Order: sequence, then C-alpha cells, then structure tokens
Amino acid sequence: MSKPLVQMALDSLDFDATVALAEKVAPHVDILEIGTPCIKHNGIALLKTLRAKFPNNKILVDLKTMDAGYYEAEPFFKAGADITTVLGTADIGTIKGVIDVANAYGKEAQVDLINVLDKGTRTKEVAALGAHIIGVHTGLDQQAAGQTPFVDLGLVASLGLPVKVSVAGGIKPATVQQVVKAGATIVVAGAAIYGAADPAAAAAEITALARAA
Ligand SMILES: O=C([C@H](O)CO)[C@H](O)[C@H](O)COP(=O)(O)O
Repeated sequence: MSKPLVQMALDSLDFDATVALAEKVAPHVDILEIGTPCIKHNGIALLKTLRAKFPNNKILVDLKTMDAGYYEAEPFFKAGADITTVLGTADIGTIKGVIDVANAYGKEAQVDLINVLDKGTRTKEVAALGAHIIGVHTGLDQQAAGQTPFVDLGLVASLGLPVKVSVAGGIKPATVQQVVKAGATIVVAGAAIYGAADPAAAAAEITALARAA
C-alpha cells in the first residue's frame, strides 16, 4: 500500500500570510490546499502565485463547487490546480462536470461529502462516475458543534471502492495514525498546523506520524 499523503489546509483570508505560511510548510507536506474562504477572498491569482513558487507540491483548490461544474473548475485546472473539490450535495451532473474537466486536464476531482445525508450511496454513485478522491469532511462549523469525521471515515473506507479517501476535520497529531489505520489515504490538517507555534515542525510531525502508521 502506498504511503498516505498529507495535505495542509491554508484557511487564512490574507494573501501574503498564506504565501508566507506555505513557504514554511510546503517542504513538509505533499499537498497545499487553498481553503474555501481563502480562494473565495483571493481568487485565482493566489493559485498562480503558489503554483509558481511550489512546483514540487500538489495544489488542491477547495472550490466546493455546487453548480456549473466544468465551467467553474476549468480555469483553476488551466492555472495549475492538481485537484479541485465539488460538493457531494451538488447535482450529479455538476459532479460529473468536475470529473470530466479534471480528466480533460489529467488532474483529479474530489467529491466533498460534507452535509451529504446518505454518504454510502453518494460515494458509490460518484465512484461509478470516476471520482478520483472522496472527501470525508467535518467542516469548521460542524467541528464547533462537536462533530468529528471518524465514523463517516469508517463507513466510506468499508465500501472498499477503488478511490482515494481524504479525511479532514480537526485532524491533529493525536488522531493522524487513527485515521490512516481507518483507511484514509490523504490526511488533511489545517488548524493543527497553522495554529501551531511552529507550523513547519507541526507539519513535519503530522507527516512523520502518517507515514509511520
Ligand atoms: O475545508 C476546510 C473548511 O471547509 C474551510 O475551508 C478546512 O480546510 C478543513 O476542515 C481542514 O481544516 P481543519 O479542520 O482545521 O484541519
């Protein structure tokens, strides 16, 4: 089994602070995620800046597309995104559009299961469409209400589908190996890294734990 990948979620609204944080963390993670608030506030210019600066990292743009899948995602793949996200609650045609444009560019589409009620059924549906990554995700507001992604991760991983499984939602050093052992192939960490006194050290610790799991 290939080693799990580690993804750093860049969730600041500030352009320069995001670039500065990415400078610190990029050597210690596989994927740089431009978080949803961040991409909405800063736009495609931030993607172009990070793409030019970090050729050795994959870049995920967390668009959380809800409509016009092909149309919305294409400019970001054209600008160098490796992965974009589409909501699992979106129309199946929207999800197919993002999968199609990802394939057209030789890149990947991630379906975010946030707020999907029947995660098992939707996962099977989008996997059949060719989704590259299934995102098990407890959002920031859901975390504030005490929710975690662990049960959903177990459900999705138990399906044994030929798709990568990403897990996000308050993941921290104490839970990294738990989610890898539960079937996560991409481990996402935001606050556990950007909220640390030393983000580079925090990222390196999470990556070491993921690879040792
Ligand atoms: O996807 C996210 C959220 O919707 C804001 O964009 C976060 O990047 C994701 O939850 C990871 O962040 P943490 O939960 O702080 O690890």
